[in-house]
Amino acid sequence: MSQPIIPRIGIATDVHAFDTDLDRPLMLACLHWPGEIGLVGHSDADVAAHVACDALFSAAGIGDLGTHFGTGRPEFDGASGERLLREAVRLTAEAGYTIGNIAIQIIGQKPRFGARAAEACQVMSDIVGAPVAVSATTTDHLGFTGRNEGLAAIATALVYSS
Ligand SMILES: Nc1ccn([C@@H]2O[C@H](COP(=O)(O)O)[C@@H](O)[C@H]2O)c(=O)n1
Ligand SMILES: C[C@@]1(CO)OP(=O)(O)OP(=O)(O)OC[C@H]1O
Repeated sequence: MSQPIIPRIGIATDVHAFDTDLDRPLMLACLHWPGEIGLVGHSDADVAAHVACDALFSAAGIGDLGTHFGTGRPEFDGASGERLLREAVRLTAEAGYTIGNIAIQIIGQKPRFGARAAEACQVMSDIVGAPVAVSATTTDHLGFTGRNEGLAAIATALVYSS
C-alpha cells in the first residue's frame, strides 16, 4: 500500500532597520522600490525574501538563515534576496522536498505595498517555482514598524517529500 504524503509546514520571522543613508535602495519582495529608503543588512536586506528562505529551511528541517547564509559566509555579503531565495529553493530540493507554497506578510507603514503586490507575487513565484503570496499590513503606527524604524515580515512554507 502506498504511504500517504504528509506535508511539512515551516515558519519564520525577520526584521531589518531602515538605513540612515537615505540613498540606500530599498529591495523588498525581490523588487526595487524607487524613491523608498533601503534596509540595513549584510545582504540587500530584503526582509520578504529572507523570511521565505527561512520558512523553507524550517519546513524542510535543515536549519535556518544563519546556518546557510550566516555572516561567517562572506560570499553572501551584499547578496540579493533573489540569490538567497534561489539557493534556499535548491537546498530544499537537495533535502528531498518539493515546495507546495509560501505565504509572506510584510509588516510596516511604508512602502504602500498593495499597488505592487501582484508583481511581487509573480516575481517570487517564478523564482521559487511554486505559488508565493505576499501581503502587507501596518501596525496602526504602533511599535518600531509603526514609527517607520524598519520592516518586519513573517512567513509560512509548505513542503512535501519529493
Ligand atoms: N505597507 C502596507 C501596509 C498595508 N497595506 C494595505 O493596507 C491594508 C490595510 O492595512 P491595515 O494595517 O491598516 O489593516 C492591508 O490589508 C494592505 O492591503 C499596504 O498596501 N502596504
Ligand atoms: C543574509 C545575512 C547574511 O548576508 O545577512 P543580513 O542581510 O543581515 O540578513 P539577516 O536576516 O539579518 O540574517 C541573515 C544573514 O545571514
